[in-house]
Amino acid sequence: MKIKEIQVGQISVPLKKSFKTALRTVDKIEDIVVKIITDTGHIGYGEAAPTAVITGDTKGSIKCAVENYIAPQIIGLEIENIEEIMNRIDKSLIKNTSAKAAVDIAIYDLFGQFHKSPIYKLLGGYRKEIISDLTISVNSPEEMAEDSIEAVKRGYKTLKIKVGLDSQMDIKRIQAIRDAIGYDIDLRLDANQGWKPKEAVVLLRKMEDKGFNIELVEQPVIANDLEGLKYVTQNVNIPILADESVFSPVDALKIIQNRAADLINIKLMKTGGIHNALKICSIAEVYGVECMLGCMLESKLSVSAAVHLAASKKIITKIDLDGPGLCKEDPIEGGPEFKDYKITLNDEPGLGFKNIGNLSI
Ligand SMILES: C[C@H](N)C(=O)N[C@@H](CCC(=O)O)C(=O)O
Ligand SMILES: [Mg+2]
Repeated sequence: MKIKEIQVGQISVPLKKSFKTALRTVDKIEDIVVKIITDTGHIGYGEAAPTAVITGDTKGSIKCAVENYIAPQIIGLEIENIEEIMNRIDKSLIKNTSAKAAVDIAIYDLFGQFHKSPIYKLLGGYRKEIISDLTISVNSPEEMAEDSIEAVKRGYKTLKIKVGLDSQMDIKRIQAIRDAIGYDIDLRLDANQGWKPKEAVVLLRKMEDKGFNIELVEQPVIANDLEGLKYVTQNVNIPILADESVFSPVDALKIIQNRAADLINIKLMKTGGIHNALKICSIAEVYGVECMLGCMLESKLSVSAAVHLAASKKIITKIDLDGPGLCKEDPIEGGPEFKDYKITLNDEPGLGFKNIGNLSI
């Protein structure tokens, strides 16, 4: 099974409501889709999210990276030699992790089809069902409380609350949410780099004193400030999870060895796909550091690849794969079944897609 052709297209999926973080506001998913066709007529699909404020990747840069840098390096290679393909993807250009992720995902889809096996079983096959949280966008405390009630009605047991725009309001936001939904639901916070280190410590200690019972806090400070991240980690009891500070396996190793965070958020769009995410899992296993498997604003296409990885590894204990749960519609036929919080894998080979609707190439 040889790589014959690589096509680049686009998918557009409307969201249920605007997605708002400390970094950006988005109304719909507009991602790049990679379609790889083999000489045997098999097709593999991948997706890249242009999250410029986090990865630096835009639709234009992703398309250019895939067409002009990655594709020429891998056309003609055998799918079964996945090691050579992934080496060439990594060496084709630096950074551009979302473009690399889209190609990596499509290659894994084909690798599974080649071996007639779902990907999660090839990677370890640890579980068949995973439970995701749902993200609540940063808005007024009243609106966030209403959105949280709605999410609980949909069955979510864990909510990921976006904060980081204004620390005084953040206390009010969490108070309003706890008043609205009580204490049976787990709350994790994501500040998306919005606080200063000292501000984060003061705020999180207040939240501890108020008994808000926060499961973890994601990326409290700016991505490059590892000293600041470590300061927060060492001065609060709530576990701190590194997100934007960790792209590569080298980043993960540095954070873990410096004890700059308690947990690592792995996202395919930051690692450049499954092959590098696996290296982070191995590093984390060595040090006993649990990981979250997260996503950017992505459709079910690339989130399905993350689902396969999350299902395969024991060290992944926290799931933030809510891209499809935030969407108004799902144009992807086949693949894992997303029923709000519950995601169930099946035994279809590769990623198991039947059709990608709404795809323009
Ligand atoms: C969608 C997911 N729950 C999430 O919050 N992901 C990112 C932000 C994604 C984006 O801006 O597209 C995160 O910071 O964890
Ligand atoms: Mg985050």
